[in-house]
Amino acid sequence: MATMTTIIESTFRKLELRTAYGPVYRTVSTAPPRECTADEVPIIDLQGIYGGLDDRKKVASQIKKAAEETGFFYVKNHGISENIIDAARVQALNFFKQPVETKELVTRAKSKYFNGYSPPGASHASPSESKDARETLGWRYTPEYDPDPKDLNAIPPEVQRYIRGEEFVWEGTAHLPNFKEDVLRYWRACLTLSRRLVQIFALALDLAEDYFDRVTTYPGADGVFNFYPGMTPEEIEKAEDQVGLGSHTDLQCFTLLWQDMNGGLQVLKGQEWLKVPPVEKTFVINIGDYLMRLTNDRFISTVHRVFNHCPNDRLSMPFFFGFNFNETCGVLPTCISDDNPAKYQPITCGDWCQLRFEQTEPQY
Ligand SMILES: O=C(O)CCC(=O)C(=O)O
Ligand SMILES: [Fe+2]
Repeated sequence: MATMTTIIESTFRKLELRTAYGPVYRTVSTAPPRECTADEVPIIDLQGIYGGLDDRKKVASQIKKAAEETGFFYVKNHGISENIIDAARVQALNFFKQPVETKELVTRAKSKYFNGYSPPGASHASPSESKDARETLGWRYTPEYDPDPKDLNAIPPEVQRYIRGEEFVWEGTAHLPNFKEDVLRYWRACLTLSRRLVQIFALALDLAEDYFDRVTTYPGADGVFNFYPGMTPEEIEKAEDQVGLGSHTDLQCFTLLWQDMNGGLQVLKGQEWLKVPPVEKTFVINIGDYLMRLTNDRFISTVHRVFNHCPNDRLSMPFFFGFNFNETCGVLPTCISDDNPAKYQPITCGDWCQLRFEQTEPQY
């Protein structure tokens, strides 16, 4: 009698990723993503960062482990109130549901520094995947709105040269009641949390807790709303490899990501895609390329992407945190040794981001 053998073959494909210094390639599985485990993407309780030094160190050691292993983790008890998040969420939806001409009032074409609105299909995160189906609104750091108040007449000229926020974003949305207030309240809360977290990251890297304070006075602090339109059953049928946002790594030190309850975020672990599903009352945090570089690759900036092949619209609200764009930073002293010399030259976070933005962002 003939025996039947089932051969389960994994197939792989080549993925092109953009980096500041040009494309890199990864071989990845084409198998459907599997669920992540609680070890791979742990939920870290941030309550301890508001406690004593021992508590802060405990959180730091959990963050260190997650940053070295997957580069992605959830945080709960993060201190950002549900009201603040929900008001921003509602305003984001108010913005995206406007007619396209109204959204174009803040078109990215008006921007010198990649602020504003870009429509579905305008960005193309990975050249080896489809264009991105998401539409997006972004705004960047402005000292005037910093929760840590600034004397606007005393901003050092070298800092001023690297300020990337632009007022047209708020002018062109002024017709939406409380839009600016609600959005900036969320952005400020994210910035305040990030400044606390960067101290915990310093502990995690065996540095003094205030080590990064000096380079986060006028930090990279990019707020973004991503809207992934839902699809009809016919569209889903034909969607194939249509990405919501193609495979990429984030640019700066770390990202706080709020995602709605739809799901769709995938993270690359080795050659395998993992689903990182929404968990109520959490943010996802992931490491960005600049911090990976500064840690001599100890902390990992992990490739991720989004699919939204479903009838529901999906919304996410990432906040990208980095160092003052004018500060030149090299590999951290605790991440080098005689056996492990610095692999990278110093660069400013601002120049680093600019190199990547020029390749990724839509050119009008
Ligand atoms: O929408 C998401 O869940 C992820 C967004 C993201 O990765 C990004 O904007 O860089
Ligand atoms: Fe991202």
